[in-house]
Amino acid sequence: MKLQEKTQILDAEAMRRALTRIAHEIIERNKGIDDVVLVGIRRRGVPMAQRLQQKIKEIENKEIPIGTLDITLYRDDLTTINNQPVLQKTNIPFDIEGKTVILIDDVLYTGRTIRAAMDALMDLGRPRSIQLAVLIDRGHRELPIRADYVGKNVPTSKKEIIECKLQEIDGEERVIIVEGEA
Ligand SMILES: O=P(O)(O)OC[C@H]1O[C@H](OP(=O)(O)OP(=O)(O)O)[C@H](O)[C@@H]1O
Ligand SMILES: O=c1cc[nH]c(=O)[nH]1
Repeated sequence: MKLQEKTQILDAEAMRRALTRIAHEIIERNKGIDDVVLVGIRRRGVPMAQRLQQKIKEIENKEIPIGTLDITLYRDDLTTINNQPVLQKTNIPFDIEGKTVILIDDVLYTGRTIRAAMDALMDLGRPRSIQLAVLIDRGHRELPIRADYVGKNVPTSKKEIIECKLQEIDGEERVIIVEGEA
């Protein structure tokens, strides 16, 4: 399938502002950050978690722990309901019992990755609550999952694909929407 660039949704500045806002929202909603931990979903949720950790540190002068979950979604086609999220690796070197865990990912689509992430967390302990932060919510949920913190809501067609480009992984910083061509 050939992919064609369509529209830029966020540039570097807009991404930076969205993450700054989310950092403030996390602090406000949790009345501080005591007992808050971040868990980034690989790959792009991990640099996002690191950036949020840094922003929260600048505001609250405290460093909150970061863990990572590696979940690979085997999809034949972005429209299929048979996508299989498989947990590959967990790196959460702290106890999540009684903590508020904030899951972080770049794109929220069907919700299957987040469901697998929540299953993995529950296997590790009993968090007090789980919240979800995403840079882009593109709709088309197939499970009753919603994000608590959203950089930008982007209505999409199922044929479209959101690509988040992050400096740490992609060497560039922007979010684009591309359309699959037959
Ligand atoms: O809500 P869902 O339907 O589960 O889709 C969202 C997931 O899809 C993307 O990962 P993808 O599997 O495309 O791999 P990537 O992280 O390498 O981009 C994205 O990073 C999310 O983790
Ligand atoms: O459009 C999409 C859907 C899922 N994951 C992405 O990264 N983009």
